[in-house]
Amino acid sequence: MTLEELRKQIDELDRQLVILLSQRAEYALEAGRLKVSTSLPIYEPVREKTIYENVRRENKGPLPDIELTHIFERIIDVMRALQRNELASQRNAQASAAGHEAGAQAPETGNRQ
Ligand SMILES: O=C(O)C(=O)C[C@]1(C(=O)O)C=C[C@@H](O)C=C1
Repeated sequence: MTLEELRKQIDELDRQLVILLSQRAEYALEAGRLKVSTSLPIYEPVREKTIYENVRRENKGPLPDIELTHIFERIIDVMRALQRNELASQRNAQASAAGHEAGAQAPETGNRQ
């Protein structure tokens, strides 16, 4: 393949990755809502460990396991931040509606619990 053809393939895969990551984020948001409504914690390290094991099992190269795991760690960090930002927004809206501004919190930026 020429460089131009290779870049077209990369662009197409990037497009698909954006679609897949957006779908993943929708499911993570839904999981976050479910966990809040059932009083479960947002951060679930055992589940995350299972995901990293799944990723390594599927890995056929050429990416080293450790690098692929780092990519997924970053993805899940972002998912958690998304879940917590939604939660914080909901709490702010509830606090405003109830007239309790003191209960308002700034959205988080991605730290673990
Ligand atoms: O599976 C969950 O419980 C989720 O909330 C989803 C998810 C993920 O993005 O895969 C996000 C945060 C948790 O720590 C574990 C996994």
